[in-house]
Amino acid sequence: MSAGQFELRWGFMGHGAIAWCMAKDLQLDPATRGVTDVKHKIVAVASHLGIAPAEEFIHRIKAPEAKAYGSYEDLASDPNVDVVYVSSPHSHHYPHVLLALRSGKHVLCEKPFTVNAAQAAHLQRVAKQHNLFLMEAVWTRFFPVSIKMRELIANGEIGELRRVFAELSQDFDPYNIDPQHRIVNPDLAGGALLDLGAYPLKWIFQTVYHTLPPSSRQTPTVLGSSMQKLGHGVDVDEHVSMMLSFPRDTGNVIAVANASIGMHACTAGPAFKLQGTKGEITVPWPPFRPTEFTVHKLGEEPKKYEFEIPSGGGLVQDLEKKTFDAPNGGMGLFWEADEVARCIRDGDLQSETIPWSETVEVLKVMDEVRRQGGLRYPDAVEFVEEEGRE
Ligand SMILES: NC(=O)C1=CN([C@@H]2O[C@H](COP(=O)(O)OP(=O)(O)OC[C@H]3O[C@@H](n4cnc5c(N)ncnc54)[C@H](OP(=O)(O)O)[C@@H]3O)[C@@H](O)[C@H]2O)C=CC1
Ligand SMILES: O=C1OC[C@@H](O)[C@H](O)[C@H]1O
Repeated sequence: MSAGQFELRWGFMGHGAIAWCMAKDLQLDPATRGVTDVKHKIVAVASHLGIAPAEEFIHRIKAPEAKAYGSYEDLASDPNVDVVYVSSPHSHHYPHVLLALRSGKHVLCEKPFTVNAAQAAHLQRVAKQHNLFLMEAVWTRFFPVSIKMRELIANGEIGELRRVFAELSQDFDPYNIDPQHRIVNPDLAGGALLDLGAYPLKWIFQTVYHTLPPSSRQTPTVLGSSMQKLGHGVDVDEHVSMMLSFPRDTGNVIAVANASIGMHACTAGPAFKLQGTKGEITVPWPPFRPTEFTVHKLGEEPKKYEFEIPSGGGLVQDLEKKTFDAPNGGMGLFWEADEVARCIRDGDLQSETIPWSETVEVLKVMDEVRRQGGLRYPDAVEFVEEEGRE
């Protein structure tokens, strides 16, 4: 460990598909990505089903020094844990983050941060009251691709922004998958919008909204949307399409976003396309783990920007479990983990790269699209505590 290297001690609430990828990334030597100021250690893992699944996960990630807990409450009271990584199903982010914050832990919580905007705003107030760091795990935003693209857009590389198209669709075989699976289960806040729609929306926000100075960022309008529900009595959305309008000084930018859990849209054409008055930017699939983008200008050769994922193993899809992994290296989740470590080290409550206000803005869009589509989750899932408890 370099002199002065800050070590962040992680506890895991959730040990599923993405927790596995995060665990492997946290265990990579930060020097492999040129990082020497922060490092990570997994010190605890909990299962809400008892201690055995947590022990099994610890064994699988080869972290024998980590402590296994049979309840999230026990993990939250472990004094060795600095930050809790919440990767439970969407429905449970709100109560699990609340538990962690009220136990005095900093939190990184998977996307979508919560089920609705009111839950997110409440968690942010609690974090502020307890002086704790809190961030939605929008890992893509910390990729070199995203950082470079935001810089080019802000410097006017493609002129004034006009239109943007973004999508993420993956076939989860929703009519045959186990109805308890988080992707289709309304009790776990499943469906296309919250799970996959988070990505097109986050891409649109990071390029059209986040490239403006904070004081110039304005709430978009949902011009229209369409939701197609699963047709066998399960009330979650299989496909969702949205059209938004983002006000900018140079005129409104129209954004079109699509997501589906019932079809693949992987290789044909870009997953993201941003059009400006001087050119376009495209990103190929997979938009959640981007390694390149291309700037196209009329009359010029396209210019491709490529960025390797250091120690990154090639992306592999497990067709049965319908998950992705980079079995021989890192996924790229380590960049957001480094950001969490630096913010906590520096006493920041939020990251400028994915600030609280933006998490809420995206959820407000999702709330409106669900209102238009008539998708409300069970009351227990939409629940927000009344103010005044802290
Ligand atoms: N950033 C990314 O690229 C990705 C992010 N995600 C996000 O991560 C989160 C988890 O996804 P994923 O890892 O695929 O999910 P999994 O279903 O694989 O894992 C979910 C975990 O949540 C825990 N859990 C806690 N409470 C419950 C409950 N009531 N019902 C079911 N499980 C529960 C489970 O462990 P236990 O029951 O033992 O406590 C399990 O380990 C979601 O928010 C998803 O959107 C997912 C995939 C990729
Ligand atoms: O966050 C995600 O990104 C990758 C997808 O495969 C996964 O289903 C989703 O939850």
